[in-house]
Amino acid sequence: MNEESKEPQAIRKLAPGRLVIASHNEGKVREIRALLAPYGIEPVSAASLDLPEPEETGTTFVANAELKAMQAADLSGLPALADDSGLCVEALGNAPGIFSARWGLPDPGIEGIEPEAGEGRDFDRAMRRVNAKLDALPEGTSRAAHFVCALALAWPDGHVEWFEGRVDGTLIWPPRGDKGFGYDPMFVPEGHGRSFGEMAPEAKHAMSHRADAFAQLVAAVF
Ligand SMILES: O=P(O)(O)OP(=O)(O)OP(=O)(O)OC[C@H]1O[C@@H](n2cnc3c(O)ncnc32)[C@H](O)[C@@H]1O
Ligand SMILES: [Mg+2]
Repeated sequence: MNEESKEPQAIRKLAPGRLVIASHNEGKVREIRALLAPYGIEPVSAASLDLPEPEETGTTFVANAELKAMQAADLSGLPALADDSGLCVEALGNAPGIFSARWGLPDPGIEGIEPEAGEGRDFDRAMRRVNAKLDALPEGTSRAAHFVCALALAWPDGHVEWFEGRVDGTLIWPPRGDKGFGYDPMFVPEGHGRSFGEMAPEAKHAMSHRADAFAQLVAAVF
């Protein structure tokens, strides 16, 4: 969290319809809308403004979130909120990490991941790949994992502030539940019995990496 984030101007600028969610992931956009609703903010999505999906060339979650938010703010002339997130599996050296979306592609172009036939991102495939990597390790290897969410809020004048949240848990197999998105069905947060895929949105929001980052954003900006 940076210091300039408390400028009163920031609060006034975040009016309904004056914030762009710089994401093309419907699951994320749905969650961010729900997290913003209590503050009377009704954002517009990048898709509704026909904004392009930038190439994520950063080497950290924060760098990628910043890059997505800055591009959207620049193109729309509005403040923009981006989310870069992912699943980090401790026994896999924190992979897939910033490449979490790419692990769902037929050919992610990542060493050690076999290309497959097919098209588009598929998180059944991504989850299967994560599980196969874990299964290839010695029996008893830890299935500990965490989700990270970096949020970047960029203003049209080029000022950016960022926040990072995390939730720890364990990976299960087979996946359970059809709620949420991405890797949710295989992630059981610490201290709970249900996977994120089995939880209602309010339950996930009470503990998720996105909610954690969001709480920091709210404390700084609202
Ligand atoms: O970049 P944008 O357009 O926002 O959409 P994206 O899906 O490409 O998003 P990322 O680049 O941040 O990739 C993050 C991936 O990590 C996964 N992920 C992130 N948050 C998640 C969550 O809360 N539950 C399950 N999976 C999540 C999900 O599969 C995402 O595709
Ligand atoms: Mg992305």
